[in-house]
Amino acid sequence: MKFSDQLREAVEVSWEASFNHPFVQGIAKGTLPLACFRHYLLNDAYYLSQFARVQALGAAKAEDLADSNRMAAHVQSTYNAELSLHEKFAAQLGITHEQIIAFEPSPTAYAYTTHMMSAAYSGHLGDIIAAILPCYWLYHEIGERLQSYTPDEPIYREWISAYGGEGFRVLVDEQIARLDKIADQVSEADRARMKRHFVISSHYEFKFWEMAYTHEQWPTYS
Ligand SMILES: Cc1ncc(C[n+]2csc(CCO)c2C)c(N)n1
Repeated sequence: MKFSDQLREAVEVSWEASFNHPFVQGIAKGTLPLACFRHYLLNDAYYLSQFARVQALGAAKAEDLADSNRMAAHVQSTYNAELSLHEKFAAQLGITHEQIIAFEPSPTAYAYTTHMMSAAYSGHLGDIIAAILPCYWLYHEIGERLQSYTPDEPIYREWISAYGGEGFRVLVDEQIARLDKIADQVSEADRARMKRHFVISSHYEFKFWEMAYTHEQWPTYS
């Protein structure tokens, strides 16, 4: 069985819970309050800025120059595709660039990005891809499963079509193939650590919906 298939099997329950989360279902049906999506977007802008840096560490750590080149290209696609989508949504929701810059990430967004950064700084390219792959793969599966929904809210319709499309599928498949190639070349201990990164990122993906849905904040002690 391919390493990526083993990983996919390990997160079946967690990914199904993400799919059924009221945030995701609320996007599909158009019933998600925009205030929840706003909290998601502000945290996601922070998340993506860290995600791009993790991808860049992948480019720096790749042993093969072709992988280095592709990881650098993925940094650009995060900047061009993900962040430009965000800018458009932010404008529609009246969020300014200054608000995005000044925003302090909620505990889950901070913890998730810190997990990816830790895997990236301490590991090799295989650790990095294992930690970032759930973002690509889970979002694509969710996008595909939501394709038949046409919520009244245009922002949610655009969110669905961004992740369900064929163009995105190519990027997901490319990272899966890269992970499988590296998994064949490393030790059993490395593979176990990579699997742990993947599983933990999948838990954080679930917690990210929960964070947005509940407007998670740091404690104020008052
Ligand atoms: C919490 C969170 N997880 C995943 C994504 C989706 N995503 C982020 S970067 C990337 C790959 C490069 O385009 C993808 C698919 C998101 N936006 N927010």
